[in-house]
Amino acid sequence: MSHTPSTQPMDTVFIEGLKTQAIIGIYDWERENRQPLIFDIDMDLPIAQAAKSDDINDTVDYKQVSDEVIAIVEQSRHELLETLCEEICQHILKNHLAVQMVRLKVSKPQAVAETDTVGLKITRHRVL
Ligand SMILES: Nc1nc2c(c(=O)[nH]1)N=C([C@H](O)[C@@H](O)CO)CN2
Repeated sequence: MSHTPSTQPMDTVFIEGLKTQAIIGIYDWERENRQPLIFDIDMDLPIAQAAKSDDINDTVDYKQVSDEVIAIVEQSRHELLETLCEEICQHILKNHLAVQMVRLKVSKPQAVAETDTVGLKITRHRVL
């Protein structure tokens, strides 16, 4: 018997250029001074229900997620971007149940003087 899975098209709510300040890094100067981090975040979810209802509760609120990310980053004191990015992705998936996948990019523009910026990109899926 063939079974057709019910798939909804996946859409993306995004946050681009979210500017924060954090204590982050492995060097002494980074443990003593906050430095800028800039986040781009894609959150994949179907938006069909929200498009019908016109209700913010049927989608993910990019303003709410932006505020939550700023709060996490500003209270964090990790050494690695890896640790901070994992924490943020897990927070989004745990607290915003409509989100099926998060793609997160963080830029750390003051980390390596010879570059425009360096950073990390990670992708995390909801585990069923
Ligand atoms: N993969 C990573 N490499 C590096 C990190 C990091 O968080 N992840 N951090 C540093 C230093 O803190 C750097 O940003 C200071 O220049 C080096 N490499």
